[in-house]
Amino acid sequence: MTRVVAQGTFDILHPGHVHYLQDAADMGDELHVIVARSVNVTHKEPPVVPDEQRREMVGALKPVDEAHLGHSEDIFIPIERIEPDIIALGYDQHHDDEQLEAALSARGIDCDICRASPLETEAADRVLSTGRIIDRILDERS
Ligand SMILES: Cc1cc2nc3c(=O)[nH]c(=O)nc-3n(C[C@H](O)[C@H](O)[C@H](O)COP(=O)(O)O)c2cc1C
Ligand SMILES: Nc1ncnc2c1ncn2[C@@H]1O[C@H](COP(=O)(O)OP(=O)(O)OP(=O)(O)O)[C@@H](O)[C@H]1O
Repeated sequence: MTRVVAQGTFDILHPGHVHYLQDAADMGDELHVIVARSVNVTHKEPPVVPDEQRREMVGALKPVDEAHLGHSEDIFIPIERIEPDIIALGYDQHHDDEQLEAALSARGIDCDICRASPLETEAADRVLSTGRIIDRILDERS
């Protein structure tokens, strides 16, 4: 039984999220997703959709076995509870793989770190980024 963890903000869902979660699920047998708390999303605009509602929507997706809300202060607490074999980072996530590996091993957590692949499109009618969906809403509805 290989347990995989994926994580992210998942504010307004789109097919890029589904692709990432399917990719992560294909790395093992059981996929757990940690949904970032709004207070911890400091590297970009904070999410529009509330924490629990984002968790509920991610948990309803087919590749996901369980969705957890992240911890607000210590991001390693949910990892210690879930005990994954693999952490699947998104293709564009800002985390440094080596730093993360060092922080995990300092906490006594032994797991592999893998990168998922991007879902890209040439089609103009596909919007594969929450930020771009919000930009389009602002452009077209204001
Ligand atoms: C291994 C790991 C565990 C994480 N656990 C949490 C957590 O418990 N709580 C939280 O708010 N954020 C947690 N995060 C951080 C958020 O998921 C982070 O903000 C995320 O990388 C945002 O990515 P995005 O910009 O791709 O949505 C974790 C990140 C990693 C890599
Ligand atoms: N087009 C995509 N292809 C593959 N993975 C994606 C894609 N878009 C998002 N993801 C992955 O989904 C996870 C959560 O991403 P996040 O919630 O930041 O969405 P986003 O659409 O990239 O948001 P934003 O546009 O605000 O940066 C991350 O691991 C990210 O790499």
